[in-house]
Amino acid sequence: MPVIPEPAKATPDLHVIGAGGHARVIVALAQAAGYRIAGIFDDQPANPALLLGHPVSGSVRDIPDSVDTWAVIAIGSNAVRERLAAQFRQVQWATLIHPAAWVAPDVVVGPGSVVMAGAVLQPGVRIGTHVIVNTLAGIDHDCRLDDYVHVAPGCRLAGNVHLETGVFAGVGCSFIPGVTVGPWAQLGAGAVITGALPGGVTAVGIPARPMRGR
Ligand SMILES: CC(=O)SCCNC(=O)CCNC(=O)[C@H](O)C(C)(C)COP(=O)(O)OP(=O)(O)OC[C@H]1O[C@@H](n2cnc3c(N)ncnc32)[C@H](O)[C@@H]1OP(=O)(O)O
Repeated sequence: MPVIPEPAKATPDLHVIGAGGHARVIVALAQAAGYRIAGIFDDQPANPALLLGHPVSGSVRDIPDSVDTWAVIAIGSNAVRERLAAQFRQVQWATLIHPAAWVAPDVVVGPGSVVMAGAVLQPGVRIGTHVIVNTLAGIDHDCRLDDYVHVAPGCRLAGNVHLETGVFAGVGCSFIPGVTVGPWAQLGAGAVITGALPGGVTAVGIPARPMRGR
């Protein structure tokens, strides 16, 4: 089994923060992983309709900040996940791994992080807190994804890639072995990352280059 924080009981009820499209994917993942949904919480739900049968139960402040509360932040924006995580001191952040993901036995996945269906995490991978490894992403041996990273569907990371805090990699990015991307950089869909990129840039293309003025 991968190294993930164990909930106090086998299937704790899960508070889901966020009510958008990403949240629907998280609800489906949580149910597949054996969680029951305690409620969906969003301060400004764009669509107050049911999420896979669950109503939006309230706003984020309605979630009890207690060691008995299990929750996940189901919002795609890395900066918003960071801001919301800082609002709680005691909540237990659930680590969700889809049963149809492959996670090697020694992989470490931090609290609040989610690994979607079809993702593959090979030996030596280290995943921080509140990270999203999205559908069909391939994270090869010894990669490090720091806190609040989002690797979008279909990204392919060769071995020893390091994505620092808050990096966003758009759909289908590819990384050659050993590259490092600095904190809060954004990588456009389909980019091929062949060398180090500094923090804060938005980079696109093959090979990926920072967009002018960004
Ligand atoms: C399950 C999920 O949905 S997870 C979410 C996954 N989301 C993604 O993968 C989104 C990835 N985002 C992108 O690729 C975006 O286009 C970004 C972040 C790179 C740039 O976004 P914006 O700042 O809005 O750029 P904008 O759309 O204005 O385009 C600016 C220019 O960059 C070009 N451009 C935009 N994205 C890319 C890209 N991925 N690769 C190459 N060129 C691009 C545009 O064609 C445009 O060129 P032009 O000035 O010659 O017309």
